[in-house]
Amino acid sequence: MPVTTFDFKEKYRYQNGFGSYFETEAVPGALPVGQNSPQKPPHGLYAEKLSGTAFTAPRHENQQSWLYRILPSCAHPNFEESSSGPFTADKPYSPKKLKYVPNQLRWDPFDHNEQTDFVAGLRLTAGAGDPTLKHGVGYYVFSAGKSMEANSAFYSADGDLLIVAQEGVLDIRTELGWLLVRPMEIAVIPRGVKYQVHLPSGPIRGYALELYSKHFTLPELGPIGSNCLANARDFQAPVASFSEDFGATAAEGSNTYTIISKFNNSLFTTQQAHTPFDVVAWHGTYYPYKYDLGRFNTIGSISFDHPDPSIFTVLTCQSDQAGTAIADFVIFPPRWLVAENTFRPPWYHRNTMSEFMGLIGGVYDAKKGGKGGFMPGGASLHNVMSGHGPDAASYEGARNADLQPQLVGKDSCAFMFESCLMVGVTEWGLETCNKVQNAYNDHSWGGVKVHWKKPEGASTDSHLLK
Ligand SMILES: O=C(O)Cc1cc(O)ccc1O
Ligand SMILES: [Fe+2]
Repeated sequence: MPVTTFDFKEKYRYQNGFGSYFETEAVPGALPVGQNSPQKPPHGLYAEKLSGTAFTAPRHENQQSWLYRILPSCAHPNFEESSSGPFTADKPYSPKKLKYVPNQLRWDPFDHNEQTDFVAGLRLTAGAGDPTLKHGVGYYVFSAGKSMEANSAFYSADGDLLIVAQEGVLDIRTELGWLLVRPMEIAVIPRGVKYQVHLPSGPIRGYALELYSKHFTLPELGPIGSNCLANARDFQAPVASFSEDFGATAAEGSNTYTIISKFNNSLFTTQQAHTPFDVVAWHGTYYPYKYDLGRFNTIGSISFDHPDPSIFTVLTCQSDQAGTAIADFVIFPPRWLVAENTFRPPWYHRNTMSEFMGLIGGVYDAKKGGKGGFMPGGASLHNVMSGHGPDAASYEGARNADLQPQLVGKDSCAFMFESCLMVGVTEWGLETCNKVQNAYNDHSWGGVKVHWKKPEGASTDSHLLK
């Protein structure tokens, strides 16, 4: 039987909202009415539940979806552990190779690797915690030059993957529908959802955060009120789209679809005769989504002083400690600075949280760009309590600036993964990638000047011990 693809991939049509209850059907009548699991679901489909939280999680946190598909996901032979792949223990980017160092780190732009697809091109750079305990984060850079095989699908049992596109376009086919993700857009693929990454316009490069704990939420807005920062209506979930290939080949005894599972940071594969992209309809609260960072409604000071960067939080995953994030995704988009009598760039600081930053494009206002600086496609890490702040030149510039209203970050966007956890860096991140800027600290802060002037007549005795 020829394989038919029902090309309902209305790629540019989405359902809008964050944390909303959505429903979508690619064929009219595919969703059962008034119940989830009829004796015979419409059109001969199977009902399958996909849980993103415990069944009994509180209502406001509960995430579950019902999928109506041609064949259930369980119909496949055993998984076999793969001896290759980006997570294998002998690889320098294995999570088993994390080292914890207090040095400030900065990386030159990471290399493109045109030989790999998205999964093979994932490089764990830093991380914390443990997916078996469902606690922690993995920070990746990725690059790829090939689409994933049309008959393959990947899922991670370890966590939700937040993808930050930096170069090139990711056309992501998920079980629940398609998401087109361009630079300045992000996507979140929840734990367990199968997907395939296509490259419609050539090579891609970007960053990703795998969240082993819970799920992302929108930050509380407190006194800001009911709008601003990332507005719920700007998040986009896919509409149902499916292929029909369910076993013509099975009858001949051959399994043609490869399912790749990331499970405790190892890859496992199995083969099955039917496409995993056979979900004709779905409804629920557990689904992938995308967001255009250009829609972020940035808030800042209109009087004086530089507020905490929490005002730039797009998504957060809160720990059990009030106001403390396991992971915040924070962006620094173009914005107007108008604060008076103020040192406008970020202050010097030491943070109990760890800060991993990347640059999607342009120049970040606290760091020089260009060769040897903080560049698009590069990254930096300021771990727990590692001092950092503007480089000496940026400091002098801002200290002496004429404080007119100023648009900073035009055509630019940096981002930060901020975590209450101390993060380790993989052997690949520290050595093999060969991108660590050895003189980062010295170049940035070696030249900070002494501006101290002892006031004339000030006492020099008891407070100034030699
Ligand atoms: O370190 C950084 O560049 C990120 C950052 C930005 C800011 O505006 C305030 C604090 C902070 O950590
Ligand atoms: Fe910082």
